[in-house]
Order: sequence, then structure tokens, then C-alpha cells
Amino acid sequence: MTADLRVYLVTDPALGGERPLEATVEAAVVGGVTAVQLRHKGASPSELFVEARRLLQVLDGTGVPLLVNDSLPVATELGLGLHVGRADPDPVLARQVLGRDVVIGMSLYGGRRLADDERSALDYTAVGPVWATSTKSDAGGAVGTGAIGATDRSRPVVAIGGIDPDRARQAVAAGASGVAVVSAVMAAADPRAAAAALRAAVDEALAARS
Ligand SMILES: Cc1ncc(COP(=O)(O)OP(=O)(O)O)c(N)n1
Ligand SMILES: Cc1nc(C(=O)O)sc1CCOP(=O)(O)O
Ligand SMILES: [Mg+2]
Repeated sequence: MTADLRVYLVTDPALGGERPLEATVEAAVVGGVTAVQLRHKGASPSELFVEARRLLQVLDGTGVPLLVNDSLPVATELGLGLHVGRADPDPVLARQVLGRDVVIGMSLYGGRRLADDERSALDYTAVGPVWATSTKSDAGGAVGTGAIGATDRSRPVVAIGGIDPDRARQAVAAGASGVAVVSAVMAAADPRAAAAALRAAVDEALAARS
């Protein structure tokens, strides 16, 4: 499926203080987020189901797809997209299970090339952390914008890690199709304005590239 990944919001329940997750996501979509991933490390499958159902209600009618991080069972049950990394379900198997109508992405580390079956299974790959981040404790050190150009770009590449509007411009200039953000939106006092600033930055950088 063709996915609009210009500004891809990845959630984190530890950020945002008292503000409910749905309120942040709703505001972010109004601001211009184009895709949302439910990421809640350590949540039980039943917690993920509840959160995903709430987010599906928020996203209903917006055209913004919902993906879930790591969990093929939740994606399968609710018809969601899926993001996988190194120790997660195989994207080729996930595509067989989920069908063609959902978005599937994979983190691609260390310049690894995609195998043919992975390429046809995936809608995008993610590279990171492009800048240092404290949001994901096991993310490792910053790989820099050079890693975007070095990533297999036979599928659209999304940059993640430490991204703000200025860095979003740099990531797109380096070849990214979009940016994935956690704290820049989840922890923002005004998630709508934060999403709008990221969207403007990405759109400007994409226009400058074409
Ligand atoms: C868009 C996006 N990019 C990267 C990741 C990280 O995936 P992974 O390496 O599997 O780590 P966890 O998120 O599972 O901790 C992501 N989730 N989304
Ligand atoms: C979920 C995630 N994955 C990463 C990777 O490098 O694969 S970095 C990251 C967290 C990004 O959070 P923030 O936008 O707050 O820096
Ligand atoms: Mg994972």
C-alpha cells in the first residue's frame, strides 16, 4: 500500500503528562501528522487492544493509518499496520498474514540491504537514531544524516531519532521520504502546533528537492 509518511507520529505513554493519548493524537492529526504508530513497550496484548481501539476511533474518517509496534496479533485482530525491528516478527510473514491493505515497515540497521521478499513485503524502512535520543534507551548512538543516504532506498525511508523541525528539513534533504517522531509531538505543550511545524518543514524540504 502507498503510505504518506511525511510526518509519522510514534506514541509513548510515558510522555504527555496527564494528557490522554487520544487527545494528543487527535491534535497531532489536526496539525498535519500523516501516519500514527501505537508504541507502548511493556503493555500487555489486552492493553494494546484497548489503546488501539481508542486510536482507531480518533482516526476514523481522517485517512491517517494506524500501525502498531511489534505486535502481529494486535495488528491481525484489528486490521492495523505493523512496524517491526530486529527481534520482532518477520515482515514477510506479517505481509502474508495481514494482506496488502495495511502499512508494514521495518527498521533497517547498519546499511543492510533488503532481500527481494522483504522489499515486496515492506511499504517503508526506518533508519535511526539519526540524532541522539533519550526516548528509546537501547537505540544506540546517533548514526547521522549520512546513514539516510546509505540506507537501502528501494523502499521509502523514514528518519527517526531526535527529530525537530530543523532536523526534519535536514533529514528530507538527505533523502528521507518523511520523519518519525516521538517526543517532539508527544511531549509538546501544544501537539497540534508541534505537528504543524514538522509538517511545514517536511513539505518545504520535499518541495525544495523536486
Ligand atoms: C518508525 C519507527 N522506526 C523505528 C522504530 C524502532 O523499532 P525497533 O528497533 O523494533 O524498536 P522498538 O520500537 O520496538 O523499541 C519504530 N518503532 N518505529
Ligand atoms: C522508537 C525509536 N526508534 C529509534 C530507532 O533508532 O530505531 S529512535 C526511537 C525514539 C525516537 O524518539 P524521539 O523522536 O523522541 O527522539
Ligand atoms: Mg520493535
